[in-house]
Amino acid sequence: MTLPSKVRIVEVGPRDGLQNEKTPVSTKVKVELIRRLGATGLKTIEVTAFVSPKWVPQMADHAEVFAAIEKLPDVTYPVLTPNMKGFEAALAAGAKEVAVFGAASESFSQKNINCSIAESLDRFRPIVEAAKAADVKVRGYVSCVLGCPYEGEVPPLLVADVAQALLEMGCYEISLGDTIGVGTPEKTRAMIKAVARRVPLKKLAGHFHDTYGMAAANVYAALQMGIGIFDSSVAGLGGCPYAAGASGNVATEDVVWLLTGLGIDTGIDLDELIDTGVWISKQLKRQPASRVARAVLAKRAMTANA
Ligand SMILES: CC(C)(COP(=O)([O-])OP(=O)([O-])OC[C@H]1O[C@@H](n2cnc3c(N)ncnc32)[C@H](O)[C@@H]1OP(=O)([O-])[O-])[C@@H](O)C(=O)NCCC(=O)NCCSC(=O)C[C@@](C)(O)CC(=O)[O-]
Repeated sequence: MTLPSKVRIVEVGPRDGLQNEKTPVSTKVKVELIRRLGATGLKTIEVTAFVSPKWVPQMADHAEVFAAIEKLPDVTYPVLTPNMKGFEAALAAGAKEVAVFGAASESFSQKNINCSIAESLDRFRPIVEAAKAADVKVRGYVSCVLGCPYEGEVPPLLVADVAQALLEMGCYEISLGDTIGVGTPEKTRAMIKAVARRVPLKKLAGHFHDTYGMAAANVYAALQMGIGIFDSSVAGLGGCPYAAGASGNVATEDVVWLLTGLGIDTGIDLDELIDTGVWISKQLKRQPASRVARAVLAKRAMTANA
């Protein structure tokens, strides 16, 4: 078993983490969250989604957020774009990287972006072409890679079909989303094995939600398969508005702890990250979902009281 020597973390807290919050989060808080995340050493921070405000009200301030964030020179700030309208708005805002998002389940595709899988791919192609012309990188997401909230089991071959289509149209990286967090390590391995026959492993990212507490185990299984890019969310924020019951992403703190334990340097300051998770959780009036954050906070409190 050879684990990748380098791992890139894609922080999705400001987008995936916040998109499902019922109470509006102010633009100011979003911008401050992104600034704090940048200070932890994270190099990729997905900051917002240029989606319809009727569909996802929490992301309605996408242009304001993108304009207001401090852009560190060595950090990439991708945004989601479901269609040309979103892409054009992202381009006008100055985005250098966008992400298109499809699914391996027809029902989820309909609920999430109001079209079939085939229609979504047809929608994404002109975005990728326009992005190429504008020197903008495009990432591709596939949702429901380990299960669908409406259809249940999703065959790995379907995941491979969509991932391959995204790669062939020009996405530089494909993120495999366990949208509802139902995956287990063996299922994760089987799915990655099927996809890796069509898409090079180095172009694949793992995106695991922690609904059933398996996200860190699935990250480890994916690492063992040779995947070296993982999406995660500070404090384990998140959930998809079109996947009832789906909880947050694997917490970035937990991924950093796992990788550090494996001797893989992430360049991320865990203490700063934990403080950022505590800060945003306070804004949302809750505790960080990260087990690592809770343990470190308890230890800090013990040391302070000793
Ligand atoms: C794709 C659409 C727009 C289709 O939605 P639609 O209703 O079919 O779109 P439409 O073209 O018919 O337009 C309807 C209205 O929306 C407007 N509109 C149209 N497009 C845009 C846009 N880009 N930005 C702003 N406004 C837009 C458009 O102008 C129009 O406004 P009206 O004339 O009624 O006033 C809609 O379904 C949508 O926005 N869906 C986004 C859903 C979403 O953001 N889901 C969460 C992200 S995916 C996810 O979380 C999974 C992931 C990536 O994390 C991985 C994983 O975990 O699996």
